[in-house]
Amino acid sequence: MTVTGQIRKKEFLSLKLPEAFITKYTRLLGDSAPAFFASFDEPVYSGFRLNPLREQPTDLPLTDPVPYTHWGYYGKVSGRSLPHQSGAVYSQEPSAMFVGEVAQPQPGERVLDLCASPGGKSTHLSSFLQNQGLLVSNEIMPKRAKVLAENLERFGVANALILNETPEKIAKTFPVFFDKVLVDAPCSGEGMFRKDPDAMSYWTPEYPQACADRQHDILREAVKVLKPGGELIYSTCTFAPEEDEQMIAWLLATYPEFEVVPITKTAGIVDGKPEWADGNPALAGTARLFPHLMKGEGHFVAKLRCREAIGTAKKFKGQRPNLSVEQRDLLAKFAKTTLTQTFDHKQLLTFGDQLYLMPIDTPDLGKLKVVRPGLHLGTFKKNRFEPSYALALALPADAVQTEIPITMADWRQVVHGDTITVTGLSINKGWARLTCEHQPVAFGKVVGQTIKNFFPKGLRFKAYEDEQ
Ligand SMILES: C[S@@+](CC[C@H](N)C(=O)[O-])C[C@H]1O[C@@H](n2cnc3c(N)ncnc32)[C@H](O)[C@@H]1O
Repeated sequence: MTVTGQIRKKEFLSLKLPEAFITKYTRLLGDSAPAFFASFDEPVYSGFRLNPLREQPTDLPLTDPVPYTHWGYYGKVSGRSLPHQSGAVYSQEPSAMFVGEVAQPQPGERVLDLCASPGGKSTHLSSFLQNQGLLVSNEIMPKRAKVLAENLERFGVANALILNETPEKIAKTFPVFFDKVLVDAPCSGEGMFRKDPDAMSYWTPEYPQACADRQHDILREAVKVLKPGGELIYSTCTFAPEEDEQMIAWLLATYPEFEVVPITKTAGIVDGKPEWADGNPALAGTARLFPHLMKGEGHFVAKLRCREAIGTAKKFKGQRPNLSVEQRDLLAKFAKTTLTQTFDHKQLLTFGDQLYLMPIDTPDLGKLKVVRPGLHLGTFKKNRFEPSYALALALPADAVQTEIPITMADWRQVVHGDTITVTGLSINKGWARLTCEHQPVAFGKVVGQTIKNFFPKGLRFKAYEDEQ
């Protein structure tokens, strides 16, 4: 784990930048161009965010907070460590944390993250929502949508509807519906060249405009889902004006219903550049994160308010619950022996033998491609209910009757998929949540002194002692 979060590179990246890129930004940046290019040879900053719904891990380097964030720190946490596995932290590039901070939804709001995988922004939005309201987290690529679901589950997000849809379908399903919409757009990724030099191999002088064309298409749909007074947050990780200020200039010219909400800037974050678009002074209210001016990679963020709806709202039709009487009984039996709470039947939905807790305000799911219709509670097996890993990570501390604290050595065995033996248990049969250093790990089934391992097969890994 590095305390500063700086990862030193061995190569001089500035020497590898495409010539047309150097020419373009020399022209655009003028006097500050040398400092901008020099920053490509500086170390990359890494960071992580604490999960406010979890107890704070004791052994993390919390010495260097990311100044504009609620929960962000510079530093690197291993993907095979307890804080990562238990969802006590989410690793995220420090500049990317600014996007969620600008969006800052209120608990209870309806929020859409339209381009969401792998879930950095969605987990951040969920921290603000405190599991209240609805987070629709959408990803168009099926494989990436699966990763998104895994990351949201690990973070204990209990109010997300996870979809694998096109922006067009989202707009048709949710007209005039959301309080906040985040479009963290697929972009030319120039701001990530330093972190991921391979991204340079895709870059051509025409690439930003090709990305901008796709961003226009996405935004044409995104504007339709906002309620009057709702906010659109648009972000990229590129320096390209075509995808940044020019995109917002186009949006303002095309949709007079929208206005820029100026973003407050600190810690080296600077105003957007109206002169890189049509000169509209409102564009200074957008934000640019340049690596030569702050501790993070390149980003652009804009916030726009929707004064008037584009299109008309549909009459809201909620998704109907569908639990059978037999399934209700099995769930009630499980809850009585294992939990200190029950679930509202109006929110329960089964997909085959899988049970989910739908967030409040879940609309009729119709023909949508649904990855998770809410929090996965578990699986109905013959005459019993088996709780899920997602439930183990989402339930608050006092919601489970029996918690079994395990040692770090036991934790390494559990995440590896091994059975563990524990003495002095308070129960000798049934479900218990395993915890390690006060963090949730998984459900286990106690049989005498043995705990049968239910850590999901596809997520098992080998953890090493020095990675904690
Ligand atoms: C910048 S990434 C999102 C990162 C994510 N918000 C996070 O913080 O972890 C952009 C995402 O947009 C998706 N995407 C690509 N083409 C798209 C399209 N035409 N419409 C919507 N999303 C698209 C990509 O698959 C990618 O996951």
